[in-house]
Amino acid sequence: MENAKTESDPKFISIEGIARRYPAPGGGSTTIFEDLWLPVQRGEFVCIIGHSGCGKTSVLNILAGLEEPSDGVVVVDGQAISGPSLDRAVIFQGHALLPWKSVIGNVGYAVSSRWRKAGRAEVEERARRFIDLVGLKGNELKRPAELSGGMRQRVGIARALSIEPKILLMDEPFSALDALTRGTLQDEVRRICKSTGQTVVMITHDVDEAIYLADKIVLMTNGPEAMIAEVVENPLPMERARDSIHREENYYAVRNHLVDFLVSRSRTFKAEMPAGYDRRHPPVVRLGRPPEPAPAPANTIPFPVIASARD
Ligand SMILES: Nc1ncnc2c1ncn2[C@@H]1O[C@H](COP(=O)(O)OP(=O)(O)OP(=O)(O)O)[C@@H](O)[C@H]1O
Repeated sequence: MENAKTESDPKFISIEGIARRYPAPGGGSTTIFEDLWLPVQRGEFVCIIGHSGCGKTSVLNILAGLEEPSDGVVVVDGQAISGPSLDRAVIFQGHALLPWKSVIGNVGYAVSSRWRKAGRAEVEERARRFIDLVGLKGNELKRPAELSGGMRQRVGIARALSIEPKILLMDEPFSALDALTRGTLQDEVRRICKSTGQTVVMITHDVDEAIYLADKIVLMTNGPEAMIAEVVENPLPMERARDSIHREENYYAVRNHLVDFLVSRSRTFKAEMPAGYDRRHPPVVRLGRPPEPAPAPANTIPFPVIASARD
């Protein structure tokens, strides 16, 4: 029941020139976004940030195979996406659980859809393993109506992870939760994804959530005709803890960079496009100290280094 995971693959997911257009009310069409290009490495945790309406959910739905792009293609592990697949699990904001099934029934249903020949005991053992993993041990027989919102979201996470998807897709999965539950679930998702080498694409509006979870943060300009402005490499160490993350070197540099983008550059980016900007290779921003630092005052703020995605 295990999928073999192989070593580094810089284009495990390859978004190649996708566009999304809808018919406009008075005729013609509205372009939500156009010509998006993005590679995602195997095992990478990528967050997409942008203002409401720039097309983040549409991008995720295209990755899930739930929507077709108006143009372009997405290739996953060498194969173009042509529809939904159990290789790509989606966790939505709502929980989308089967209300008549118990926790173990919901997770087990996904497991048996994935491994149709698996016996009942094997399915149950696997379902229990993932229920434990998300901290729901003891709640196996409860139905969704008997669970809190946070617990339901845990079931959704257990269900998605139990099928060992090649990609985990998450659309603001924690936004409806209270701050305490959100923090705990972020910790668990990060721990599980990092320990299993899960490739993740997640949408969030929350800058702090992105900094805590992501390896890379994709910044989208405002729609219509949204584009990928840049890809920010998270400069924080892989080992990071939510309660001390603000003390990490570069934490404020990356946070300020993201907030500055959302507050102003997401609007002005197109008018002030950097020279040499290439949609096929959106700029990669590496926040860090200069390579040859002169002895700097103790409070020097790290500055962004912009590199090409081809580096
Ligand atoms: N079926 C549709 N027909 C017409 N327009 C649509 C359709 N679906 C989405 N849109 C439009 O496409 C745009 C992008 O929607 P999408 O949900 O992908 O954005 P988003 O960035 O995820 O927004 P939010 O952050 O608010 O969820 C919106 O302006 C929306 O109105």
